[in-house]
Amino acid sequence: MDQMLVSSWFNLHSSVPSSYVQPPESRPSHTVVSEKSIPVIDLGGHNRAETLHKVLKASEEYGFFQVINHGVPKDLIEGTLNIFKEFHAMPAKEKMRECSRDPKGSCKLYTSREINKKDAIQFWKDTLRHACPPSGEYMEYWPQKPARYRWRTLKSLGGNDYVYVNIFSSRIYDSKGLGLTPGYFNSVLTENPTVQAHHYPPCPEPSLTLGAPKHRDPTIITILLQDKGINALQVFRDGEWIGVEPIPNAFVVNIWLLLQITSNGRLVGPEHRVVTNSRVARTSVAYCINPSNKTIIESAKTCVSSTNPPKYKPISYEDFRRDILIKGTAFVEAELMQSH
Ligand SMILES: O=C(O)CCC(=O)C(=O)O
Ligand SMILES: [Fe+2]
Repeated sequence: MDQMLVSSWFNLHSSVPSSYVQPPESRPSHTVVSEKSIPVIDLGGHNRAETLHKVLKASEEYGFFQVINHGVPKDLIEGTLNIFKEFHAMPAKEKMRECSRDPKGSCKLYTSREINKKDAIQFWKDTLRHACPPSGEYMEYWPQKPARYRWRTLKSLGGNDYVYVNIFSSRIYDSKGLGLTPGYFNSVLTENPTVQAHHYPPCPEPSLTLGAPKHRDPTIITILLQDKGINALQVFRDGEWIGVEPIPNAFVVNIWLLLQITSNGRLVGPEHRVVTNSRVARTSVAYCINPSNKTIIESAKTCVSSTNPPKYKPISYEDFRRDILIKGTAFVEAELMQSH
């Protein structure tokens, strides 16, 4: 880790270091947050066709929505958030030791962004990121502390309780709405999920800084758990910022480029960002559903036709991820959309 975690020094300052100050147009103080909200979908209803329709409509119109009554037990959700809070509360040295078992870096602890360009403006955030495929591969590289970290994380991500992929990817997007073949998402497309546990310490000057930049997620779907009672996540839609109000035990679902390509541009995820606050630390846990490295990302056959030809160039997930880290998402999106 070439930079100090924000959590190691945030309480030593009464103002933010200049490298964390955003240019005026990107500052939270520059924006009014709209009164609007993103859709909230109740997955507990009995009319499955109606629920699927709502999900698809929200995906088309917003690309961002919350789900409630999703069937994931409250204890599991609270336990998951708590274990990541405990992790980020450990001393920096211990956290780094717990994340350095894999020389290939399948488990990482970083601050600001995964790759920080020299002289780039910094973000008020530390992140623990590791692979968590259903196969259990890479688990030996996960942190072993706090106690029961692996057990707890596995319980919410693995085995029969592999709730996130089961509930969202297949049940929501499978077959019907997008006309995909049954089981489309239970394949290589969802084999390579990662978890990102973000920690945003309190910030002395929230109006000048951001916890996460305006971005889109380079995933198929991101499923996010956020801390109760802290408004921080904002979605950019029609030129205004909309706050994603934390609903206890809800999941925030957000689609992006990979699903945009799969659906041949029908579903488009919006940009979003995270603002900080001066009162309390915030934790959020993002489950990023990704394909295996060799998977070729292209529009699904059922989403293209002679009048609606593929809009994107095919690319392997491995190349896609590398390009995203080096060139940035907007550039890669533009490149894939070039006429071909
Ligand atoms: O912390 C949050 O609420 C959002 C994090 C995020 O946007 C991401 O992990 O891509
Ligand atoms: Fe995101």
